[in-house]
Amino acid sequence: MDFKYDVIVIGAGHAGCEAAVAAANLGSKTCLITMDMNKIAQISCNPAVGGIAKGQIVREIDALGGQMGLVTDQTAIQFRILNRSKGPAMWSPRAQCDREKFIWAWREKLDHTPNLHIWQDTVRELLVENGEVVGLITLWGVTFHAKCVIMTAGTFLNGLMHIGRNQLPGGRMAEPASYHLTESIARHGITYGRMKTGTPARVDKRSVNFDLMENQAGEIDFHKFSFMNNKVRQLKQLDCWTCYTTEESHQVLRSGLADSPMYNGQITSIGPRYCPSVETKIVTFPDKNQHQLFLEPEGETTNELYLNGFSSSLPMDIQIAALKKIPAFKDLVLYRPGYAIEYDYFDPTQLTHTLESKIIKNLFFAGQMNGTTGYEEAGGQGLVAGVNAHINCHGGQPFTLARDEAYIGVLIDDLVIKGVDEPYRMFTSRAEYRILLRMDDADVRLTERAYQLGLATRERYDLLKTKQEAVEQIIAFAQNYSMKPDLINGALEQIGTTPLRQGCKLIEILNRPQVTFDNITKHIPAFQELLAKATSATPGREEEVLEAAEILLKYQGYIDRERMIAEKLARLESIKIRGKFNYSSLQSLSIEARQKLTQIDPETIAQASRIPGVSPSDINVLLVLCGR
Ligand SMILES: Cc1cc2nc3c(=O)[nH]c(=O)nc-3n(C[C@H](O)[C@H](O)[C@H](O)COP(=O)(O)OP(=O)(O)OC[C@H]3O[C@@H](n4cnc5c(N)ncnc54)[C@H](O)[C@@H]3O)c2cc1C
Ligand SMILES: NC(=O)c1ccc[n+]([C@@H]2O[C@H](COP(=O)([O-])OP(=O)(O)OC[C@H]3O[C@@H](n4cnc5c(N)ncnc54)[C@H](O)[C@@H]3O)[C@@H](O)[C@H]2O)c1
Repeated sequence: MDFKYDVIVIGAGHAGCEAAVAAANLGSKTCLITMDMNKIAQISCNPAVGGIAKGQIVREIDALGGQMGLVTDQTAIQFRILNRSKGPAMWSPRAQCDREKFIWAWREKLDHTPNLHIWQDTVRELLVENGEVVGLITLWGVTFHAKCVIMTAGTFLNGLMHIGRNQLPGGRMAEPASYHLTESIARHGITYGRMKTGTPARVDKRSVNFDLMENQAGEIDFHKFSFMNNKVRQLKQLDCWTCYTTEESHQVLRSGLADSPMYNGQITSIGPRYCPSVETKIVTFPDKNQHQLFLEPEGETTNELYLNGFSSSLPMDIQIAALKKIPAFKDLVLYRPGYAIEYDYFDPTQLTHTLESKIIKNLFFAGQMNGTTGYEEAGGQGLVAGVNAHINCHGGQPFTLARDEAYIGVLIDDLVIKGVDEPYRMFTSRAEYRILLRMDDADVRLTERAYQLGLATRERYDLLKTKQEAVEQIIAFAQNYSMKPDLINGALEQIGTTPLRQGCKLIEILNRPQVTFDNITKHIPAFQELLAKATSATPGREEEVLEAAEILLKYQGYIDRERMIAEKLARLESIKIRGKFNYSSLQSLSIEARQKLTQIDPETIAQASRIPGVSPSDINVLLVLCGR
């Protein structure tokens, strides 16, 4: 058998699913090949989507016309906005999802996407001719031909799982690993390494003493992931619970360290710094006598609970004994123990900003294979790879996102310019323009581009336009409406802010930290009327519009300042240097800069300035050579 496609995606994880839908929706004849069609978009660890900075990525995927936000809204069983105590640039949506329903919601989307086929099989080898990928061969001996191939094999490449001294080959618990594929890529000169990740035990709800835990309910308001006008909280909403480890449980964990694959030399690869195993926590922070744990539901109807904060690859008996030393878990029954997994990843500096390999033409890499960790990071990369694979097949300008445009832009730029030496997780602190990259404005930043590209639908575009018009009306009113002291001072005193001495524009009052739309509107009937009129064109999205307008009114100064800095630096982005220099012959550059610039081959001066090891004086040398 011999099949032909424009784009083939290997692996139906979070990267592969977004990649396949994006390429197919743009019009490429696409095939998604995956090992097990019943585990499409399987959430390997916690069925939680979003969280700090990751939530903004999901909003961006959605604004671009991707699917992760819609699937998350459809299957969320608890929703919260994290970082509420900080400014709106830091607010991050997070949802706990029903694991099984998440899979089937994704499967339904894929099944109903025109131009998209699914093939259940395992890819064994890539076919490469004259430095260009032309297809692949599967374990069942099927040959596929394609103009572009997107690799999204996650943690499956030569995957090896660990629990204590026991080791088992596998790509994820109860799923086989993928062999030969790494070698078939490495044969062409692409380098790879090993990374590690892990997951905690799953607890039977019936065995937990909930009266010894703190209850944490979700939020039921208008917030959700998608900008589409879909329903909020479509499933029954469930609580999470928190408790702490105890000194006694730490003693048990310590007694198992000799058999810990993390500490007995069995695992040598590097794990995620920001999601350490519980054994790493007690070793790294020996003075802390407790660590917080979150117990979170895995589904609407199951008794299985996810024990966030207790990731471990210690022997099973140690995991259980340590947990039983925590009062809430004294009668504990588990469904499955925690485990660690090691897998191959490919150095992402071997990719361009479109996620295409610099070495094998028309071959793209996305997701965990590029050294990232997280469903959201994978989904964002998948979408960008899917769009660019389509463009390679049918023409068009490469699709990339800038650092001041999207967290996905920050992520990909960090990967291809700086590379990774440990699993890369997104944080707000990685973005220098985070005030510009808020969860509320991902649609404003990205939907127009996605619509021009053909990825965002007309409906999505119209939703953006009506929202923008409503927001503009509100801002214009606030800028122009005059406030008289005698009409508003009573209300201002009630709110706890200084009364006016003389008249001013409404915007000046709204800029005060104590004043919110919520507490001032009822005192200004004309404003109240205007808000009702402006939002009448956005039924079902009134609160979303008000929130967006309020953020813009309150933070415009900061936003303008950050935009100005971004535009200044954008000038460096416009100085193209790729192909201009033979770096190894430039003696005025440091040796490290010569090596790094040759290896990364940056497109612009700005990219060169972000390469670790390239100093400001190296950049000055390049600027002088460019005549600046
Ligand atoms: C134990 C564990 C714990 C983790 N903890 C978390 C967590 O809590 N939160 C978090 O954000 N991230 C966590 N991660 C990482 C998270 O799972 C990944 O970041 C995310 O799933 C990556 O998405 P992906 O699309 O790159 O790969 P995956 O989701 O791993 O998907 C890979 C897909 O490729 C398929 N595949 C692989 N090889 C082949 C082949 N040769 N032929 C055909 N199909 C193939 C697989 O069947 C699978 O469908 C964890 C991962 C594991 C394994
Ligand atoms: N093993 C891995 O490769 C890996 C890597 C990164 C993250 N993760 C996992 O990915 C998920 C997201 O990662 P994260 O670190 O951003 O965690 P998160 O989104 O779960 O937590 C973000 C912040 O919120 C807190 N938090 C955790 N659970 C919460 C809840 N139910 N309600 C309110 N606040 C909560 C945490 O203490 C943390 O400060 C987590 O489940 C984590 O275990 C795994």
